[in-house]
Amino acid sequence: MLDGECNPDRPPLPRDAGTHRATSVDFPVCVVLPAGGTGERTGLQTPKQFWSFLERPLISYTIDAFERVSWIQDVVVVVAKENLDQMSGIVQRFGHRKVRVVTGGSTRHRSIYNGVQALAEDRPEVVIIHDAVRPFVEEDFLSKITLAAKEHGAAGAIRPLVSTVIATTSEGFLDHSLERAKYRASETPQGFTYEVISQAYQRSSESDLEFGTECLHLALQHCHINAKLIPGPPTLWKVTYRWDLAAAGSIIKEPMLQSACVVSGDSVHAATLITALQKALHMKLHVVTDLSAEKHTFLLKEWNYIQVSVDVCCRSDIEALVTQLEVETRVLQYPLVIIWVSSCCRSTKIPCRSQVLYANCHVNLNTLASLVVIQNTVG
Ligand SMILES: Nc1ccn([C@@H]2O[C@H](COP(=O)(O)OP(=O)(O)OP(=O)(O)O)[C@@H](O)[C@H]2O)c(=O)n1
Ligand SMILES: O=C(CO)[C@H](O)[C@H](O)COP(=O)(O)O
Repeated sequence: MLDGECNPDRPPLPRDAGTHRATSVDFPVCVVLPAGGTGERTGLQTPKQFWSFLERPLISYTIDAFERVSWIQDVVVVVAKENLDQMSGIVQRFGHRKVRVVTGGSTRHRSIYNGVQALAEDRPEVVIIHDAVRPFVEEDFLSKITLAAKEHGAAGAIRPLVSTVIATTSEGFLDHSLERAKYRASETPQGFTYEVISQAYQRSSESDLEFGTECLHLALQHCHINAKLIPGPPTLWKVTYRWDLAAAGSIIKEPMLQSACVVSGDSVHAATLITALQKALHMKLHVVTDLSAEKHTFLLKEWNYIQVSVDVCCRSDIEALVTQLEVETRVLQYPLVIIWVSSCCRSTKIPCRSQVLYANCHVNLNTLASLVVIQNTVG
């Protein structure tokens, strides 16, 4: 038997008694994102993973959550055959760098198995499995799952149950109910050593692959690995019904409504204007004189920019800002709002890829990916 291989006939060795526990991920980690479902429970034609928020599909937000994590190498996205072209288009359009797209199967388990097989050459130390329709997973929690998976062979996120689980008779009466405090809901992310997850799937029966809903169970059943369970945050919840899509949309927009970067230039008049803006806008304003000097701080984290042009009555300020934003790939991935506050500019077309939705209108920060021009505000 190879080192690290799981023996189905032998219980796992007790682990970690007095051993050093790692606190950072310094070994190869890859991800499988099952995205091959039809989203039947939403009642919509479009599978939920392709539902767009601010002109970007949900799956792209989930991919981004993993691409941001420096220690994650590859992300295998598993989609139904009929969505392969659409998914490749998304990868290209949103500049996803770590993604490989593979064909899914008729059940979630079959799709995940295909994803795991696609990693056969890489053989990463740990494979993270995460439903593509849980877009709000964060690095901190991924790192807990990954380290626990390396240490224990398997690990998974759990949440308290919101309803009591009951068993029914075939006639539709109560048979018995479970003691809620003893049970947890199993969610993703889940992590496994490559050996455990690949062997668990190889040993799975057709019935496991057809009817099973739990990868941690396959690791227990076929590799005798008792997964470490880690309580996760409520944001791990899975988009399942139509109203979950609305909730996901508002979570995506929330941080975009909280702050803005004000590019003031050197004009003394700008200060008065910014004080007025500060009172009018219920958001945190970060004021900089020149965005290029602050590139790394603001270009990577802001969605809203306010360009103040007081002394110069031409559009070069706004063109410079748009150019700075466009050189960042991030601009392609996130919708941005640019508000141009100018003392004397005329309504004008700005040559940029950002969608210009409104000109000469009031500030509307709920309307994203827009350029708002406010004229004759000062002077
Ligand atoms: N054959 C399948 C079925 C599901 N999934 C994926 O598994 C995840 C969780 O499954 P679920 O919420 O059940 O998604 P759907 O099967 O699409 O939803 P529904 O059951 O409502 O049809 C989703 O990202 C889904 O795309 C998959 O990769 N392949
Ligand atoms: O979190 C999970 C635990 O493995 C899965 O998301 C869950 O089992 C998927 O369930 P379903 O396909 O029934 O929606």
